[in-house]
Amino acid sequence: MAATRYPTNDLRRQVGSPRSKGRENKDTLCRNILIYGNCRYEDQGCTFNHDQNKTSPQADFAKKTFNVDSPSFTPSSQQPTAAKKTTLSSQAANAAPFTPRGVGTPNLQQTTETSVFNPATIREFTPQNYDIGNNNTNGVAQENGLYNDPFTAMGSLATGLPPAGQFNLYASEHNALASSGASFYPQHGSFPTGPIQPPNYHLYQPFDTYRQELQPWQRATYDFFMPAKMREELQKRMFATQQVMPSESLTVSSLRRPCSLLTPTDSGLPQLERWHSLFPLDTNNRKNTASFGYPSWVYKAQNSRTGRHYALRRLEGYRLTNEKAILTVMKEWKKIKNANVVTVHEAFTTREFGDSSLIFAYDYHPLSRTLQEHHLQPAHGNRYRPPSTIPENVLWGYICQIANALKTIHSNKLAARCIEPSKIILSDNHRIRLSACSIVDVVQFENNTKSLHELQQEDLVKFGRLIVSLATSTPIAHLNNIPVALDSLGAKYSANIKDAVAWLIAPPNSGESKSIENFISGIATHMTTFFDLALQDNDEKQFHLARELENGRAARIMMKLMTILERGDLGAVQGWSETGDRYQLKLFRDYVFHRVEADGKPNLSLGHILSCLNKLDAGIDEMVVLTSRDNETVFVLTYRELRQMFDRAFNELVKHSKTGAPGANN
Ligand SMILES: Nc1ncnc2c1ncn2[C@@H]1O[C@H](COP(=O)(O)OP(=O)(O)OP(=O)(O)O)[C@@H](O)[C@H]1O
Repeated sequence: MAATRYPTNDLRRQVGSPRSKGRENKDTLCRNILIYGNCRYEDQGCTFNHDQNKTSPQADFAKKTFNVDSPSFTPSSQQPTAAKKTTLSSQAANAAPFTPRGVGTPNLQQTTETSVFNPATIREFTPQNYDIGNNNTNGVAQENGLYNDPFTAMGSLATGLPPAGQFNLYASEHNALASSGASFYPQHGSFPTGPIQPPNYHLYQPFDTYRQELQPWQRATYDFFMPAKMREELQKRMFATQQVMPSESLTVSSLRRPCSLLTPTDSGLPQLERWHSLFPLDTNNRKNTASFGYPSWVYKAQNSRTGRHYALRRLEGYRLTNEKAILTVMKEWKKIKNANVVTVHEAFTTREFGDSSLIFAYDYHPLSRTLQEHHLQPAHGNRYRPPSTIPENVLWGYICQIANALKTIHSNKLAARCIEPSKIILSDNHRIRLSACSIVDVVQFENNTKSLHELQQEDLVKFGRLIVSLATSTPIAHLNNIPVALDSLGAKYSANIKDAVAWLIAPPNSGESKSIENFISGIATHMTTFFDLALQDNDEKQFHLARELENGRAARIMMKLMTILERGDLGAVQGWSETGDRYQLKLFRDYVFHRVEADGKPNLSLGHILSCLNKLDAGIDEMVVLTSRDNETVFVLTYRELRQMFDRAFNELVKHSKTGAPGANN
């Protein structure tokens, strides 16, 4: 075993701040400066040199072999103790001469001019041929090829990436980097507190650093996770997706809408041929035929083949006379992929509801509401309180989104035909989608007398009327006098909105052709503003996604660790998890999760937990000191060794398991 065992007293002599060994260290550059960029013991008696300009690290360190007395070898959490003679661990005695990485090489010791940013000097990153399968990552062997961890496989890129001369973020050999990519990085002096670049990508690398230096009461747990509001939103949507009828709730899911919210009509929904778990989404029982000429109902349902959730819109009492209607219309509409149009997947007829119904399957957008429900119903259900006015920027957002939807629809030689507040759904952040496209095309397949051009012109007028309806908080059916309504817009909104809407509604001048492209050119400024906001929103989500990626990685390694620890017997080995390599893993668990302060109080630093787990995941060469609970046994070993133990133990479990490696069968 690679670990070294020695009496606890010897360990204590090595911890705490560095001690003077009775000789002058002032000329020797402190290793903490080299490695971390700063030394936390500088003001606490560290006798090494903290001024990089004072010495040549290259000359100084090249002479030395790895020495346990060097400051970086000192675990920071322990207290200094009186000087005693040091005993080297067996590993340290055999250690190769220490050559500082990335520093002290001629290239990094360059003058300030070379570190000035100059795009001309930046060489392009060109990935070379690398073979994921042929390398071990950081010495972490995949024994017997039993469990091939994708993260580990990624890590093997490190050894296969290009040699000097290319900028290589993942290179494990930083000397090569220093010579090839030095001009990327300013001298250390300009990073007084930062780490030596480039960072080891295996470690936890959030976009922002953790605020580990803060006091416990100043630390925010949410610094490590997505914002609470976003999490809550996503969770609510997941709950909504999982909602089932009370009769199914016992067998299908434990997540459901409170029974008090279910109306008497909720019960008795059929199972369709390829759809199950139907759940009604309509918020009222009104049979409204205004939109399609038939009453329509919307259900959330799960597809038996894919397991995905869809929104099924049912036209009650529709009798299909021409099969071609569905085939022809669906073929065209399935091509429409637009962020502001709900994608339609298929249409079919059924008699399962006790009548002949026509069903359209759309993408399901959990917890969306129609613009009618959101903007045109009396506030808080109070019929005497009018709905609140939509702010101008929100209204422009709607205009830009509908214009975007119509642009795609019209350029695919189709017309939306159903642009009304009750058929546009709204999800978070004022995101809207046309939710009932293709239905009118099927229903009026045989008796449509209008040309495509006419239908597209009608789309523009309906678009204009929709905006007037939203801006004046008047349902479309009550918009009897459009010029008066348009005039009233001036009181609440800028002239731009009024002009845009008037253009949509007015008939085209003779000889002029009105198109959605013309309209988009007219509102280009607002389109760019909207585009910018969308990009910003995207950036923010990317930021949170990256953080969750790291959290997912930590969760993964923790799950594997938990399958090993406290397991008891395995095969013929009694107390398996307490013996052999597993014992060190158990002590590692204590070191990560059960840390205590000097006074015995629990230390709950999430930063410590995450960084330890990621170091284990990466299997890096950093040393870690593990002490048994009775302080009788101490192991000094690297994360790389720990990772090997971890893999050995996990692979042993996999060998004994019936199901094989996790993920292999689900
Ligand atoms: N694709 C979808 N994903 C999720 N929810 C949807 C989807 N399409 C519609 N809904 C929701 O279904 C509910 C009913 O929609 P519907 O279009 O029937 O509105 P409505 O106000 O009942 O209209 P009508 O009076 O014409 O029936 C609405 O709350 C709407 O948000």
